[in-house]
Amino acid sequence: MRTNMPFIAVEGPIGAGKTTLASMLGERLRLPVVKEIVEENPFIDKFYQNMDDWSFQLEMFFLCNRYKQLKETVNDYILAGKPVVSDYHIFKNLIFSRRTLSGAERDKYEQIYHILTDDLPKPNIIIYIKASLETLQRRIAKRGRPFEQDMDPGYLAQLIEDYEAAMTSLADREPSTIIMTVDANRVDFVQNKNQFEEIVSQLKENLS
Ligand SMILES: Nc1ncnc2c1ncn2[C@@H]1O[C@H](COP(=O)(O)OP(=O)(O)OP(=O)(O)O)[C@@H](O)[C@H]1O
Ligand SMILES: Nc1nc(=O)c2ncn([C@H]3C[C@H](O)[C@@H](CO)O3)c2[nH]1
Repeated sequence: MRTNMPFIAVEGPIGAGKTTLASMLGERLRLPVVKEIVEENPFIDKFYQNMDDWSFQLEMFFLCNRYKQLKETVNDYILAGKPVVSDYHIFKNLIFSRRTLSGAERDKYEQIYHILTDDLPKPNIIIYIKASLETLQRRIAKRGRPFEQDMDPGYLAQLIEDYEAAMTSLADREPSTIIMTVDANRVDFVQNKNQFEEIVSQLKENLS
């Protein structure tokens, strides 16, 4: 299903600043913000301790929750003619699961992903925050979620590459989706008001 209603998603690897930027944009542009709920996830702690044992449960949990939230977002905002900003795009399920699942489990997961999501509207503007491994590690440490503190740097580095590849492939597959890239190593939308306002102006141009 295609929609012209602005449906903005902020994306990027772990700790890039998605929730921070989505919240700032929501406040600045008076848009509702849809945020992923992380603290109530019963598998995330176990997953970081033992990825082999817990990946399937974790990925399915994320998928089911995001599917429910996407349906609500579409009904409450997109079909009701209201623009909205979300701190994720549901396609992140495929980015993570391609890294954490393999074989038959991955095939099954991807089939379920497509059955659940193919007929739903997706974000038509993506703000992609890219950042170096060092920047992500600094932000993850600053935020201090206990389960993320021993994260394998190799996993995070791989996700940075996976996000780059996924964005390139999405741009090819969906040329009508606008992708705005924010390089978090050069742009500090928290400390630097002018740099934040540049993102706002660019977004407004894309909204008009
Ligand atoms: N531009 C910035 N400068 C400094 N710190 C920042 C900046 N942006 C975000 N942060 C901090 O980095 C941490 C991670 O930010 P945030 O929670 O927004 O990331 P996220 O991408 O939503 O994370 P996740 O992938 O876990 O959902 C937070 O402590 C936040 O305050
Ligand atoms: N494996 C896996 N699959 C996902 O779809 C996914 N989405 C987010 N995360 C991790 C990143 C943060 O630690 C924390 C909060 O974003 O959860 C995920 N992990």
